[in-house]
Amino acid sequence: MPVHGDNRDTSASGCRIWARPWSCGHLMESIGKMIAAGRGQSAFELLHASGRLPSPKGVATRVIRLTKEEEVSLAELARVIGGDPAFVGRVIKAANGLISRGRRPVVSVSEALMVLGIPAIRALATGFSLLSEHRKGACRAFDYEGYWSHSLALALGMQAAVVHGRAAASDEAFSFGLLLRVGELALATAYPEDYAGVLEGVQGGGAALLEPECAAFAIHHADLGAEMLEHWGVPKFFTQIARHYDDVDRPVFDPGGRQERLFDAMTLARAFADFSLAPEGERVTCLDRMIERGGMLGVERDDMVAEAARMFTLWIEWIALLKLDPPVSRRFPDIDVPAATSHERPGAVEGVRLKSERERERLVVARSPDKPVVLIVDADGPGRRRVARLLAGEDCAIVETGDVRGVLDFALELQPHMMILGCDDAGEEVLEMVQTLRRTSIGRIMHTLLRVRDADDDTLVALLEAGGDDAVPMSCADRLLLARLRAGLREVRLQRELEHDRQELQGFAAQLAITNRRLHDMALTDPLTGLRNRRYAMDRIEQEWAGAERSGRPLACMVIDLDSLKDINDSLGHEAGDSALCRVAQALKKSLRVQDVLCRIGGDEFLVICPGGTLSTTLTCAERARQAVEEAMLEFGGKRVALAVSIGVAERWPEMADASELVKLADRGAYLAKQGGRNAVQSVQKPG
Ligand SMILES: Nc1nc2c(ncn2[C@@H]2O[C@H](COP(=O)(O)OP(=O)(O)OP(=O)(O)O)[C@@H](O)[C@H]2O)c(=O)[nH]1
Repeated sequence: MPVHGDNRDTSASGCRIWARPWSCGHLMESIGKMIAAGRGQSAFELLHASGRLPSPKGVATRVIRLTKEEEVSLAELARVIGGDPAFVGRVIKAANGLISRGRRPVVSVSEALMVLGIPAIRALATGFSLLSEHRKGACRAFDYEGYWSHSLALALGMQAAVVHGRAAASDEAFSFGLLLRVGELALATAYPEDYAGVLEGVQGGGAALLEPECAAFAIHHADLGAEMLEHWGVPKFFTQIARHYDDVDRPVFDPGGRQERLFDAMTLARAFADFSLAPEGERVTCLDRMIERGGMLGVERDDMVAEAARMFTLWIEWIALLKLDPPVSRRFPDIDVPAATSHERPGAVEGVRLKSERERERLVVARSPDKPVVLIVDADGPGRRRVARLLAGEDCAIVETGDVRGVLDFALELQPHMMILGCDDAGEEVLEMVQTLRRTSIGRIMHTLLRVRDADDDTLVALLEAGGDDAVPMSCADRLLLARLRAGLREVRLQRELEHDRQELQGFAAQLAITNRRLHDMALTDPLTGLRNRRYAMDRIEQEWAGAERSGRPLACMVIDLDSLKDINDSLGHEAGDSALCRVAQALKKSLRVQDVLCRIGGDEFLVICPGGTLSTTLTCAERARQAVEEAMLEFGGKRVALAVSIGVAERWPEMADASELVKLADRGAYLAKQGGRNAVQSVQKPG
């Protein structure tokens, strides 16, 4: 169903064209113009081909590939997901957010897969992989931490909001919400410098960015995000809505249709996300906006407030799980939060407890960076206090909970270094929980000590084999229990030191990888003009040659030689000569087609590879390039100097031996142009 109501102009490539009050990188400018002229590929296709867009990595790519196969088995999918312990924890958490209150929590990946379904898993894998890869980045004005915290709130908001309008399934809505703003991340990733310039020049972000983004990059974040989502297999139904994320007014949809309801759900989710990231003093106003948005979906005020409180708690849990730390208060506004009532409709997000203020405070204390965090879990209060008393003299932060059934969620959220779990027996549920915990990244390094009421040797062995680090009968004497707790803490400290070293090494490896990439890039780039260099040009023309041979598509090239550079050097100095080379590179870039590849292959020599170009089209392009240089003029030291180039053009013919023969032919054309008096285009071939 097409979305109506968008009265901005749309170019042939799908990009909306705006007035252009902005000036950014010249390459972007050139791309923008090409697209506006409807000559090239879309800006998304170009960016995608450049490899600069964020894309899922590692396990996520395998999950995405598998979920695209028709015959994928859940067991196979679970096995692949199990390879990434961090993802395991997140999948289980996402599934637990969806199951009904009173049901046994999801504790295994296979169960989580059944609850979430394949499309949601695919989008979750994409979202979490991007999060892992792009927690930080090179764009100085982009708030990566804030972006992900806001996106998580959007995910939770979407998950809850779609239930009211019955616009979509909650599981898909969560994953979609997580990726709703991916276009912004993409621009920050692909153009860190230029995008920082755009962000710093615009107040307020959001809709205010659309116009300058379009002018600078030929596409804005809303359209780019939607294209990326489509590329990752997110249904069009969602991606159409993503295009309207920043629209202040509701676009015209079919009245009462699903698309309209999904749009309203998105605006409610956005109001919640803005509320979550707002400074504490502005939260009440933001909450009013949520209530207003909820009203559009028929949600009563009290229900909306209760739902906001519940989602906010979930959000705090998620940001803790993902180790995000947005600089905002974790306090819900001091207003009466009604007891959860009618918002618990069938299918609504349920099964999550609201934590008391005290419990929240304890979490904050527990996250002190210096002390290991010990979680004591036992339904029996005196039993919990006994362990806490024994640990009182140890250097650790203690958190207690009596909620044994919710311990998995709680542990994933709190991420303690040590967990002491008291239980009546070592039944299947306890064993399964210990095993699941062990499969998560957090559980793998957590020291678990299990205290069991009626424990014989077989019970203790079963607990240790399930993955517990230590197991003792409840009747164990204080002296022995304390010795075991201390031994556990010693191991935890060692683990933390190792983890610290590992993180340092990882950081070092990441830095090395970045340096390597930069070096590789530098090896292929001409430092003066920023164009690709001779080495790149020769590799690239070989590739294009092979492609043309396979496909039968035409291929042409131009050799461009700057006229009289020596004279400029001699009369105005070498610096002026350098400026002349840069000016010519700029003018050429602007005049060439998007698919043409411009490289500097010698002192004053450029090569343009023209995939799909015939002799006659390339002669036309070359003439345009020649004129562009002629009009460019060099301004140096108060003087204006005319510039000119001699261009030779050649087309690949089947009888040619290889790419170097093509370049030689173009070179001979350039020589002819020089002989004829310079500032001309020539070819030794004749157009057919
Ligand atoms: N400023 C500057 N000059 C360069 C660079 N690379 C090569 N040159 C100079 O470019 C000049 C090229 O000289 P020629 O091959 O005679 O070419 P030309 O002066 O452009 O004359 P025609 O090509 O015949 O029009 C030489 O003087 C080189 O020193 C560079 O990176 N910067």
